[in-house]
Amino acid sequence: MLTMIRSVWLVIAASIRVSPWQSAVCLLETLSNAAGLLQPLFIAWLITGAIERDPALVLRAVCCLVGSLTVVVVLMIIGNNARVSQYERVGFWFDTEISRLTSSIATLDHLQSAEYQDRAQTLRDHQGQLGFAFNGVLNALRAAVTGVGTLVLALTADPRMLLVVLAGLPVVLSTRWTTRWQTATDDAAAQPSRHVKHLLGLATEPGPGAEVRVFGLQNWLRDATATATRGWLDRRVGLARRQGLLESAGNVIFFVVAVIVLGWMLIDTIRGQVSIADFVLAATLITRLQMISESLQWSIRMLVRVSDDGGRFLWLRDYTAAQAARQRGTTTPPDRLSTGISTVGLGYTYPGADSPTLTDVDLELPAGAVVAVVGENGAGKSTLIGLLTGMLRPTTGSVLVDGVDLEQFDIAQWRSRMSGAFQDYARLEFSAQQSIGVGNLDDLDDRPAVRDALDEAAATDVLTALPSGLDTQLGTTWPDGVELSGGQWQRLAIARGMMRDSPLLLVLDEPTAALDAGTEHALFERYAEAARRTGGHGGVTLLVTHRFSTVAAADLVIVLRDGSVAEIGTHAELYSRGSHYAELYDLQARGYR
Ligand SMILES: Nc1ncnc2c1ncn2[C@@H]1O[C@H](COP(=O)(O)OP(=O)(O)OP(=O)(O)O)[C@@H](O)[C@H]1O
Repeated sequence: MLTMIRSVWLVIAASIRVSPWQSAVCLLETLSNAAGLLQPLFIAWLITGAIERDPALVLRAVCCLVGSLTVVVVLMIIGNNARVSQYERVGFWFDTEISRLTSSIATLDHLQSAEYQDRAQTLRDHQGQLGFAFNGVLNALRAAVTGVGTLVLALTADPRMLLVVLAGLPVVLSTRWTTRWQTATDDAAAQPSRHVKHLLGLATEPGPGAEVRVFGLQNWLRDATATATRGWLDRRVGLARRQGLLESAGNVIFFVVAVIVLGWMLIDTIRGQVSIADFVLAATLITRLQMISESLQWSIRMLVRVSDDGGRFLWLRDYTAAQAARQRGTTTPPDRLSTGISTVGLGYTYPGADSPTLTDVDLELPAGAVVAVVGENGAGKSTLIGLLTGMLRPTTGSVLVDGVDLEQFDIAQWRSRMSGAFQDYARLEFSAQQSIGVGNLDDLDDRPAVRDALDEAAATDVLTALPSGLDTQLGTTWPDGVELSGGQWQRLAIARGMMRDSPLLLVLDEPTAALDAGTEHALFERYAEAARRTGGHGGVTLLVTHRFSTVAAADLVIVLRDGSVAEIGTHAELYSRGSHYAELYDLQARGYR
């Protein structure tokens, strides 16, 4: 109940924030219904006036009917138009808020959690309904006003009408259960629906297209999608059937009681114990009660929906606030590093995982050093990078920057003092200038800065191939957008990482994975240059790579194995030990010979 009240208030507050005036105009449509509430009474007056040949009563009835009809129509026209545009605006407000909240979480741990993903998926699936929720709240208000008004009118017409009202209650009250079943079905559908989206993506997106065709997976994917869809569709169909049965049973009860009461009143009218006007009023009100019962059912369904969807939004808001509260650091990172970055007993367990991915990692990354991190697939390299950049929060131990715990730094300021190119780089479909310039928003439109960054990333030739140079629109989602190869996109991402001048931490996480040998060679030379520049103010350059030719040039090599530091030292030291590192190095050197 509390969630429902919070959700309804959330929707109303959002509407008022979007436009107080329009929100007020929307209320007019609700008021129009109140204006129409007394129409059955005016009809009863009209009939009484006609029977009793009372022109004054007939005139009053006609004036009231015409007046109320005019008010209803005018308010409805104004209110309806306002409602349509208002719910679109409120919906847009929620869309932007959800994007803002989701991206405002400073770390990425939550994205590794299946529970978060399921909740976020349900919220995204129902995102559009939050705008419609404002409409739902107004409809519920209208149903409540009309319901109470009609109830009072019905009881004043004849006390037996109470029986009809009571007969309508079961179907109205059952709506609360059926909507709860609906919510449970929606929640249960979150994970299968994510799975179905993944399967549909495999079948329709260009990335996996070649594998799907080479391995002839089309039919297999279609069957898998059908099976996954059926899993939750069956639940939905079953739910609709149960809902239909309950509603039909409730409607039959209402109909039977209404017929009995009307028949009873008709007999009394024939006997002269009930006036014709009261009989007509009761008959009109029974039809209206039937309508109100339906709109109350709809409103309860809507309010539960508002409560569920609003509840999910409030959950995201609370979750974001809780995450923000955990980021209590206020310390400003130093302008330059004097000792470097270190880790003490660092460990990390992914949400929902049984065992830790990293354990007891103790490292000293000296200021100004170029540090290479190597290790086999799954050794924990990206996880370590996540912890050092503050994207993941350590489960145990800590990361220290010049001896100060990373947690104590203002996370936004720390982020502004680092840069890098990441394994999962973004394909930013902007102009080439912006796609690179966002690496340092202050220089977004600075052409020389972007050209320098391209040069440092050895990516100037990517620019030469673009028809309008830096002004070229990238990406096929645009009519004249130019599509790049995987390697070209990655080189733009590296250029983006070179936009900041003096990062304290420069991360290059497998930046050469999609690059050819010539580009790789050119790039390594630039890296050394960038590292010297970063090193000038004590910045640490962290390079994750599988290519040992780069590793040899690093000041320090960290070998990770099964989530722990297996070896650490310079290339020469590690190689002379003839251990795991030397084995891997020789293996790769032989491959290149
Ligand atoms: N979201 C996650 N949930 C649970 N386990 C995860 C998650 N992400 C990664 N892991 C596990 O953590 C381990 C280390 O992964 P990580 O990506 O850090 O390795 P890596 O050394 O960077 O590998 P690669 O060289 O293949 O990129 C892997 O065994 C992986 O299964």
